[in-house]
Amino acid sequence: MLIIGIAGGTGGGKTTVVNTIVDELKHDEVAVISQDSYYRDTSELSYEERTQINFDHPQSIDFDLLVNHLKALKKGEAIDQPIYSFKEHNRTGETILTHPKKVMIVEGILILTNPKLRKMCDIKIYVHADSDERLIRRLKRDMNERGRDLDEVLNRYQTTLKPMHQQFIEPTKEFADIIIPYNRYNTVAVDIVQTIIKEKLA
Ligand SMILES: Nc1ncnc2c1ncn2[C@@H]1O[C@H](COP(=O)(O)OP(=O)(O)O)[C@@H](O)[C@H]1O
Ligand SMILES: Nc1ccn([C@@H]2O[C@H](COP(=O)(O)O)[C@@H](O)[C@H]2O)c(=O)n1
Repeated sequence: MLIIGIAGGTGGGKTTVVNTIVDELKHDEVAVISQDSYYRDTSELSYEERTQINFDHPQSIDFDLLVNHLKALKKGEAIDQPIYSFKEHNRTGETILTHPKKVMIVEGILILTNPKLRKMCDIKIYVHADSDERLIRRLKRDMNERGRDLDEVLNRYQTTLKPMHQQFIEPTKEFADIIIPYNRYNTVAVDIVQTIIKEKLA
């Protein structure tokens, strides 16, 4: 099994890069694990309390569960990947059965902050885009797809997103084997990653 970790700031283009890689591989060769699925279960909190959580801090993620799930997949076992709702700020309570595949992609803003997870990744990738570009993309996406308004996104950006990015996410660039500049769609870089994956699979 080849484990590929893909990190980078929110709105940087991680999901877009992952989708492009997945599209090129056979369905039975690849599966994706999203860090978002491993936001801690916070059902004990009210909705109002959940809106106050700092979702850009490494402690918001249940890395123990994520690492255990990856270990199980490596042993050939299927896992129940939790499903997360950005609208509810919580896990839905449902899971998706995820089978081990030749290529497992783990993607998320904080993936490279965790030493155990870093150790498990065969290839570590950081998708970089400038912060103004990321904020514009994030605004559009959160308002169109995640049920947020302008004030919510900008407030979260100033209070947690930007400081956490500077403190925890940006520094993980140094752990990356490959840094993909993604201010524009970078097909050349993604092609190179696809070639590396195909060579490893051959
Ligand atoms: N290079 C790009 N140029 C313009 N828009 C992009 C680019 N990459 C991604 N997007 C758009 O920006 C938004 C966030 O991208 P996404 O891949 O979800 O980022 P991430 O997973 O890193 O948060 C999406 O709506 C996506 O379509
Ligand atoms: N309930 C939540 C949980 C997380 N977020 C934000 O999602 C971002 C990570 O997802 P990407 O797809 O953008 O990588 C992260 O920056 C959190 O602030 C949220 O808004 N609500």
